[in-house]
Amino acid sequence: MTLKLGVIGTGAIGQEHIRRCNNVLQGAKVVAVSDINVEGARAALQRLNISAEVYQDGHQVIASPEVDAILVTSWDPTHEEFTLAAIAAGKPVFCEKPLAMSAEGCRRIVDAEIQHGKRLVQVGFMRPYDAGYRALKKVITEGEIGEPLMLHCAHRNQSVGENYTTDMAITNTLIHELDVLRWLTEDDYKSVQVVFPRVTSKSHAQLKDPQIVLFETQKGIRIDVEIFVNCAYGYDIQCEVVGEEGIARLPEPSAIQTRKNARLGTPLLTDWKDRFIDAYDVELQAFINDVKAGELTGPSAWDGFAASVAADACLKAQNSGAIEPVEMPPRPAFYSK
Ligand SMILES: NC(=O)c1ccc[n+]([C@@H]2O[C@H](COP(=O)([O-])OP(=O)(O)OC[C@H]3O[C@@H](n4cnc5c(N)ncnc54)[C@H](O)[C@@H]3O)[C@@H](O)[C@H]2O)c1
Ligand SMILES: O[C@H]1[C@H](O)[C@@H](O)[C@H](O)[C@@H](O)[C@H]1O
Repeated sequence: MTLKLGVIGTGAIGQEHIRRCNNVLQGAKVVAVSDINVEGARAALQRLNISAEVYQDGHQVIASPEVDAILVTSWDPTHEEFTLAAIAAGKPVFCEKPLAMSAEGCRRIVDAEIQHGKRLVQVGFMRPYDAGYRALKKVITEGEIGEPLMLHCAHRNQSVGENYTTDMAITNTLIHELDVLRWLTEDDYKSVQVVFPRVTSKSHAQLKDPQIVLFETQKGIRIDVEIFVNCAYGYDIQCEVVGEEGIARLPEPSAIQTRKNARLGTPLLTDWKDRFIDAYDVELQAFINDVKAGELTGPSAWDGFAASVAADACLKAQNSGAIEPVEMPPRPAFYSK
């Protein structure tokens, strides 16, 4: 049976996911889409050479009897509303990060899912599906570098637009680390501080860029994450784990090395689409397979909530300059698997 998907939001990642669901992955097909820019949605489908129903409103996609499961790929502040509506309709939903704009919003989704009685939500945290992060986690869990003591990480984007603000460095960008570093260390955050270095001249008035976010975890691991979204030189994700017996680093994406004109050269990527292209394929194939098997196993609404609890503390720390506690409630039994 082919799983019939409805996609809400046909911008950059919406189009990427539509392309991969129809042309790369097995067992699913996009049958309906919506975007507030309806003409843009039609043009996107035409470019992709895919025919699907186009609706004005995401709620029409969710209500359509033709649609078995939903992908939410619209702007961040719309995620909570569409995810809650999908749960109310009893339809599985893959929601891009962040699950909601605050821990409170994520909690409403968690509560609705628990009330429904069965997992329906997968959050679009793709890094745990990335081969490099998986290899890094294996080295840690097999004890090759001993107990982790410190992590040094960087999340660098080449540039961002005028509508990207200082808080989005947390809710839209750091949110990936907030999830993947919990997964990697199997630990929870205890406290956080945000430090602002000198601002790059490539930023604009609404954005303090770069930022350094400093965490302590429950086990006492210290983590520093540099977020630098106008780094100019490329798209660069770094993660180094310092253990008691050695160091493990996230591998660089493979690239051809050249020797020419007395220079050694390796190209860098510039776009998240290419950096995590395989991870997106694996996460969405897992969603499709799990929906068909009747049991979701990917990043859960609870993972979305946990990342947002930490994000809320980071936002507070951005404003206060102080070390702020991260207060994570106990995991409900519903999410214990
Ligand atoms: N997992 C990842 O690595 C990753 C990568 C990129 C984007 N994202 C997330 O995906 C989402 C989309 O990002 P993007 O880069 O594609 O942005 P985008 O601006 O290119 O696309 C978003 C689209 O959503 C549409 N939209 C906004 N409100 C809507 C609504 N109420 N109903 C229907 N459509 C609506 C916009 O018109 C736009 O076409 C964001 O939440 C972002 O955080 C995740
Ligand atoms: O939506 C994108 C995406 O999540 C990328 O992975 C991240 O590097 C960007 O900062 C963010 O704006």
